Amino acid sequence: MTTASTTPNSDTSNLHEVAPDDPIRERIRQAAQNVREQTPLAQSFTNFVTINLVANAQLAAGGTAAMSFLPNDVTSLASSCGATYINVGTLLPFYRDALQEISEHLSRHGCKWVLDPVAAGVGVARTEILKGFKDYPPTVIRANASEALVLHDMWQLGDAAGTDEHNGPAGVEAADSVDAAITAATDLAAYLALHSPTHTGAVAVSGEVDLVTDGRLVYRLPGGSAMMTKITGAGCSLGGVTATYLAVADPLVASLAASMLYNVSSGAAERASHGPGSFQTAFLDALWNVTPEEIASAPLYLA
Ligand SMILES: Nc1ncnc2c1ncn2[C@@H]1O[C@H](COP(=O)(O)OP(=O)(O)O)[C@@H](O)[C@H]1O
Ligand SMILES: Cc1ncsc1CCOP(=O)(O)O
Ligand SMILES: [Mg+2]
Repeated sequence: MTTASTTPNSDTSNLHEVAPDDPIRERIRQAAQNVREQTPLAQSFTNFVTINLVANAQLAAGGTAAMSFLPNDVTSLASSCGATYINVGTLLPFYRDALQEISEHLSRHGCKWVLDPVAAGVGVARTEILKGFKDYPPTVIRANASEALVLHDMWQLGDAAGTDEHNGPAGVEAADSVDAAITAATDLAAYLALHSPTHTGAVAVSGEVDLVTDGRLVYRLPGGSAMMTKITGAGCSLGGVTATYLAVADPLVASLAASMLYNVSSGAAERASHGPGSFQTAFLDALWNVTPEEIASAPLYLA
């Protein structure tokens, strides 16, 4: 039993629990079942720290994986795979041109993709890459609260651009609460709904109580395990699994289903482990074993 720091019962008193028979829960269940039955491919251009966990989490969730840093690889697969995942956690000099080419291709060909803006705000190269995505934006942004706030500033989506109160950038970890990023997430999702390759969008902000929004509805997802902050790649792999779900579902349902899968699985892993090493192993096993029904019935609230 891992006791690093179990997640306290988060305050959901001012939220409205989504009923068991709410249609959104059936859409989430169906998406999880479709992933298990269809084994969709979500390709990834992602960082070399967590690339293995991203691929293994996608397979454990029921999908399949293909990782590449070569623009021609990614663009040639873009229309035939279910979705593409781009994560900027580690950068090399050629990435700026490569990601510009890839994001333009995805946009022009109506291809669904997920962005994890890891360490947003750190470094000139990462800032140029993330600013460049505003013109060719993703379908889903999966980030922690500080990354969402910094990206919101970068894309100048605020009323008074560049004035978000935040503590980022803070490397790859969050230095802000999810609550501080509600407006930023909603603005970003509304922007994606207008400008993404499919003119639909969602933003998932992870933390103690996750947030998922399509720019109109704001969902909150308590639960899971704080042990997820003690393994590297929890957020990165959530982005990859979100792309797996995006292959079979709309952005909002894909983001909800992946985050709920992670909360159910990490809770189970915490109960079955005794430290970060066994936690990561137990987490992958839980991703494999959790059922579509368990995912769809996970704690889900409307703000
Ligand atoms: N304090 C926490 N309690 C429960 N789950 C958490 C907590 N912090 C993060 N998580 C979960 O860990 C996963 C990764 O989130 P996070 O650590 O915020 O991403 P990142 O690694 O990109 O910073 C998500 O599924 C999120 O719900
Ligand atoms: C440690 C580190 N450094 C560059 S990318 C990376 C992994 C970040 O993974 P996550 O955002 O899932 O914690
Ligand atoms: Mg991250």
